[in-house]
Amino acid sequence: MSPTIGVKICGLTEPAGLDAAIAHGADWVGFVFFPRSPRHVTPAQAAGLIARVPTGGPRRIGLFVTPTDAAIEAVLDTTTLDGLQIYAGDERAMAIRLRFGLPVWQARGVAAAADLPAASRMDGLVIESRPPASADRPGGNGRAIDWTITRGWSAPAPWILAGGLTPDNVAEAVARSAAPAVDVSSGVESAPGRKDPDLIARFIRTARQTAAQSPAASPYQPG
Ligand SMILES: O=C(O)c1ccccc1NCC(=O)[C@H](O)[C@H](O)COP(=O)(O)O
Repeated sequence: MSPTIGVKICGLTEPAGLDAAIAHGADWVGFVFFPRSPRHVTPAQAAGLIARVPTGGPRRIGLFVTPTDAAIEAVLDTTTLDGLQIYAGDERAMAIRLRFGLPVWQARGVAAAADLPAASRMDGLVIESRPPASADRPGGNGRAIDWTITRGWSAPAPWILAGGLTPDNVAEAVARSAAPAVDVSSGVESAPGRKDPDLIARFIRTARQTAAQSPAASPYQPG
């Protein structure tokens, strides 16, 4: 049986998009706790959405940018997450891992093969384009990396390809990058922050039809 491609739908803000991700078998659904994002949700809003995720459904990932412990606590006091996607350096990401006991995916912005990490203590890595210094947020920008740079990379942790993916390019991205899993936000939206259920369905269907090009380990599934 050919290995499947893991799929994360990130930046969910409304029931329709979340329900489509669930119905079409996304492995992970992401919720953005970053006020400058058009996909920002409050802990209470996230709790209302996460209540729709059935047992055995996609893993629930909370996304934080250089967060304080209090910011993460405010979310975990309100709802349940299966993992944390963290935009922060190694030491802070590891401290969060130890403090909260949840799997941590560290986001890593890369511009060239030399930027790909050779070692990592994280549970997973989100590999995406390094934003320009002027960017008002580190992710969710629709910016793709050169997908060839990850082919042949000996990843030190389970990893997921993110950035600029769409239903129309995800097959090519997987074929060229040998990514075992993919992550999308703006590429399945009709407007910033408005997920399109049909685009979500097509993205997942297309990704699933694309057998992984490398004997990659099964995509990371938070415990
Ligand atoms: O989605 C956001 O608005 C966002 C804001 C701040 C930090 C990270 C953010 N998204 C993180 C993700 O995991 C996105 O899915 C990833 O960056 C890919 O985004 P896109 O290029 O829009 O598919």
